Amino acid sequence: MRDPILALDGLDKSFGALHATRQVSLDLRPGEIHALIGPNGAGKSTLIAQIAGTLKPDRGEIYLERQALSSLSVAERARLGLGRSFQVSSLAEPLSVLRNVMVGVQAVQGSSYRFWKPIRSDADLVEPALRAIEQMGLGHRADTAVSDLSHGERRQVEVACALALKPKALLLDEPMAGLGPEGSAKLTELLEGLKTRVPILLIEHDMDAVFRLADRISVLVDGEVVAHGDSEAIRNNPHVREAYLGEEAC
Ligand SMILES: Nc1ncnc2c1ncn2[C@@H]1O[C@H](COP(=O)(O)OP(=O)(O)OP(=O)(O)O)[C@@H](O)[C@H]1O
Repeated sequence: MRDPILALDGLDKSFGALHATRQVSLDLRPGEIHALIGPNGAGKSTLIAQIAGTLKPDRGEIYLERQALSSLSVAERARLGLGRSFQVSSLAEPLSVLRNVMVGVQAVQGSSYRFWKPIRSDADLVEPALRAIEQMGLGHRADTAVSDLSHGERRQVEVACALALKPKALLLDEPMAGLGPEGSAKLTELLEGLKTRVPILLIEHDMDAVFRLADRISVLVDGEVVAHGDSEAIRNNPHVREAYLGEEAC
């Protein structure tokens, strides 16, 4: 088996008396989508925040290609190749899709991006941005203002912003949230095509998307991984059905 790109080793986090992450160890391997599911309040976002660097674990370590991350800032983790999709609110509405993604590339590359320069003038920014936009199925929308995009297309731009930084691993926190069936189906298809380029740790409540996309699923309940396996194993795990999927899945 190939070495993991991302590995969590015994992560633990409490907020006062609330034990939000309990000895969580899991990994993300090349070419896969590993989904993290669990009921509301299970600790999924808390875990993602520790990986991304906005929250410090009490114990445990996170490794990106064997490099320990816990002492590094969010920006340093991003520069090392930890990608994370941005929130919708971080997109600049009047600017084009291309320019939004270019600004994201510049922020991490650290070169000073000059807004008055004609668009498509800086190859270092344009090429990775355009490639990411095309990978997310928006090549025909590169010059369209974000304000003219559908909700689903904006979500695709957010993923393109993360992709343009050429991440080694991608963290996606509920990318399907708020999308209708059409937007979810489109994004599911795009993520399926993406995983061979970059492995994805996916937090998602849309179980159709999870079961279609995930090579492996870890189930988090009360901060603890209570089950782990492929879609088939998770669907049929009695503990999971009782604790999370409920009657509708039985
Ligand atoms: N900064 C914080 N301070 C105190 N408690 C927190 C903090 N962040 C999260 N919690 C608590 O930790 C627990 C896990 O929350 P978290 O948001 O990680 O769950 P989640 O699985 O992402 O839930 P959801 O699916 O609803 O987003 C919850 O009980 C939550 O109230």
